[in-house]
Amino acid sequence: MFLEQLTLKNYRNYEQGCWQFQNKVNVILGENAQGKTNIMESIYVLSMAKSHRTTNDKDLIRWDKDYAKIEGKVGKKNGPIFLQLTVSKKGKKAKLNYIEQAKLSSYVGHMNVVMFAPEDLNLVKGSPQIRRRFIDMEIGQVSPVYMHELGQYQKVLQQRNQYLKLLQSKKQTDEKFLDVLTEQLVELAVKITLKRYEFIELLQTWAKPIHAEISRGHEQLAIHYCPSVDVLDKQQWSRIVEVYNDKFTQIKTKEIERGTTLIGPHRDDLSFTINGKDVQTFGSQGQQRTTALSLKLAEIDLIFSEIGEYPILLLDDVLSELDDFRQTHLLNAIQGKVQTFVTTTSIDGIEHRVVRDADVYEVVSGQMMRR
Ligand SMILES: Nc1ncnc2c1ncn2[C@@H]1O[C@H](COP(=O)(O)OP(=O)(O)OP(=O)(O)O)[C@@H](O)[C@H]1O
Repeated sequence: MFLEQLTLKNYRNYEQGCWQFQNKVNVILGENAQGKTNIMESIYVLSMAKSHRTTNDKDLIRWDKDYAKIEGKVGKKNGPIFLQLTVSKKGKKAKLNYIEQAKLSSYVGHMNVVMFAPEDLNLVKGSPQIRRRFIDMEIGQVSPVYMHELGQYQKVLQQRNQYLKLLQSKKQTDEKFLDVLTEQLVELAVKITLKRYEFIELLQTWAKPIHAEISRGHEQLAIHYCPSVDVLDKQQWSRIVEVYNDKFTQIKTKEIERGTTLIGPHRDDLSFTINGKDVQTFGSQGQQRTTALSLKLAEIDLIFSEIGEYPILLLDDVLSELDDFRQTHLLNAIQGKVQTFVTTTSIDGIEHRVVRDADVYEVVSGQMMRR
């Protein structure tokens, strides 16, 4: 699939703009703070109905305006689709093929994007939060239902934490309501945990050969899902509800003392090993970069295998962070099949082959023009 047309109105520093793109590499060039990332973000928001860099939707609205609108025409195998997302102070409105969708989950998932941004280079050594965000974003691309369940989980979690605080301060003493919230939380936690298990296993099958190739056959990558409860093998999956319930019973007093939920998908993590050694502890910077790149390329293949079309790749400020060898590898993997948007402050840092075949756009203070 590819983004044929993008229209922005009152989006961040863009008052308005409309661009046609081809199914190839599009380089977005500009100095700092001109609006390159804003374009990438708008494409991401058009796809996911939320930003990758803010949880506050109002940030997307141009400062002196009441609403922001993003529209896109997406070329797909079975004909084009039209997406429109409006963000206002009252909330979000999403239209698919001009029809307003009552639920965002029926809007998300029609245009798939894979975003590779500088924070992804920190995936291995950064905080667990970065890795959780990574899993959620990637699963969300192939499963809108997952995003919905995750949203519900976060709501129940927030409610449970508030109630734990009341119990902690003894403003409440009724523990029965806590049990009700725990039951709701476990139901959602189980769905999310199992989905993460399955996804990581699948992602690994794609990432392993890619990583081996980029490391010229020297390195074997493995991804390990580390949930906050021990359900280490598939045989235990049927017991997962029991495992969560037992653990919550064990830690109830501690949770009330601390006034917060101590286990669940919001405490999960991922770890990576290369040739059996933990990359977080022993990996070089190059190995971390190769790992991040392998995972992103694996995601592209995975989406293709799940939905039969390649996603759109967004490389925000990250291509020039990769050395020539890794850039070439990336290029070979996407060439001719994946529409790609690349932002950069300078063409010099990008492999000449990318630039030669690309359409180049220049961004200057909220205006983007084809060069
Ligand atoms: N809601 C908003 N309304 C108006 N302008 C905004 C809004 N949010 C951000 N901006 C402006 O957008 C610009 C930043 O754009 P962006 O993050 O896309 O920069 P960039 O070109 O990617 O820069 P860099 O190369 O430094 O990453 C800044 O000038 C900022 O003031």
